[in-house]
Amino acid sequence: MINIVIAGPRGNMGREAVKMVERETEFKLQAVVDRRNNGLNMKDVEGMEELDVPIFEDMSECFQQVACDVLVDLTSPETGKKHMLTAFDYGVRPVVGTTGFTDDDIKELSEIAKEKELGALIAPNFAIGAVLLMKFSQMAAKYLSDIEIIEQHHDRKLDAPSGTAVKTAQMISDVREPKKQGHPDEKEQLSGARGAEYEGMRIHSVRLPGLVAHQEVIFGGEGQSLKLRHDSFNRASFMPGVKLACETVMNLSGLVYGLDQIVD
Ligand SMILES: NC(=O)C1=CN([C@@H]2O[C@H](COP(=O)(O)OP(=O)(O)OC[C@H]3O[C@@H](n4cnc5c(N)ncnc54)[C@H](O)[C@@H]3O)[C@@H](O)[C@H]2O)C=CC1
Ligand SMILES: O=C(O)C1=N[C@H](C(=O)O)C[C@H](O)C1
Repeated sequence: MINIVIAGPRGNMGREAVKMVERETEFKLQAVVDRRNNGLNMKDVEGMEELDVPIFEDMSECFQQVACDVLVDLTSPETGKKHMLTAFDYGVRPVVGTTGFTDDDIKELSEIAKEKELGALIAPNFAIGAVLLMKFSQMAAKYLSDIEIIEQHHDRKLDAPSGTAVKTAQMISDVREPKKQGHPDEKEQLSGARGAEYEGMRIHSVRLPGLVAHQEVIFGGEGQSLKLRHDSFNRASFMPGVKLACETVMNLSGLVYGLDQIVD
C-alpha cells in the first residue's frame, strides 16, 4: 500500500488525481493540502462528500499528522517547489506535475534528492502520448533540424511556454546543434511574431477557451514537412502517467525529470 497526499485537490488536475488514487487499491489517500478549509474533511466540501480525507493548509503539519510515502503536487511553480522542499525534509517522495520550474530549480532539487537518497519525479507531462511525441520529436530532429513547436492550452494556464514545450525543446537540443532558423535578415514587424527562441528553434503558445492541452512539432526540410501532434482532450488522459509515477518513485533514488526517463 502506498500512502499518498495530494496538493491542489480542487484544481483541474487535483480533482482527477483524487479520483484516480481513490480508485486504485494499491494507493491510500491519507490527506490533501489545500489553500483553504484547514481542519475540515473533504466530506464537508461541496462536490467531495463521498471522501473521508482530512484537509491541511500547512504541509509540515500534514506530514506530522498522517503517514505519507508520496506527495503528488499539482499546484503552481512557487508552491510546487516549496512543497517539494518540505517533502524532502520529511522523507516523503514527491511526484510533481506542476510546470514552470527553472533549470536552476531542477538542479537544486536534484542535488537535495541525491544528498537525501530520496526518490523524486518531476513530469512536465503525464500523458503517455505526449511523452511519445517528445521521444519521436527527438528522433526526427536528427534528420530534420529546422523545427517549430506550437503548443495550445486553455486560457487559465499561468506559464508560457508550457512545460511540455520546454521539455520537448530540451530533448531535441540533446541531439541537435544550436542553429538560427528562418532568413538571416528576418525582422519582426510586430514584437513576438516569431515566437520564443530556444537554441534557434521557435516556440509558439496559443491560449484559448475550449482548449485542454495540445502540441504540434513541425519539422521542415527541402521540399518536405513532418508534423507530429498530440492532443489531451481531458485531464483523465494524464492519470495513467500519475499512477505510473507514484509506483516508480518508490524505487528511485534521486530526482528524475520527465516521464521519458521511465517509459522506454
Ligand atoms: N504534468 C502534467 O501532465 C500536467 C501538469 N499540469 C500542471 O499542473 C498544475 C496545475 O494545473 P491545473 O490543475 O490545471 O491548475 P488549477 O489552477 O486548476 O489548480 C491548481 C490548484 O492548486 C491550488 N493551490 C495553489 N497554491 C496552493 C497551495 N499553496 N497549497 C495548496 N493548493 C494550492 C489552487 O487552489 C488550485 O486548486 C499547473 O502547473 C499545470 O501546468 C496540468 C496538466 C497536466
Ligand atoms: O496547464 C496545463 O493544462 C498543462 N500543463 C502541462 C504543461 O505545461 O506542459 C502539461 C499539459 O500540457 C497540460
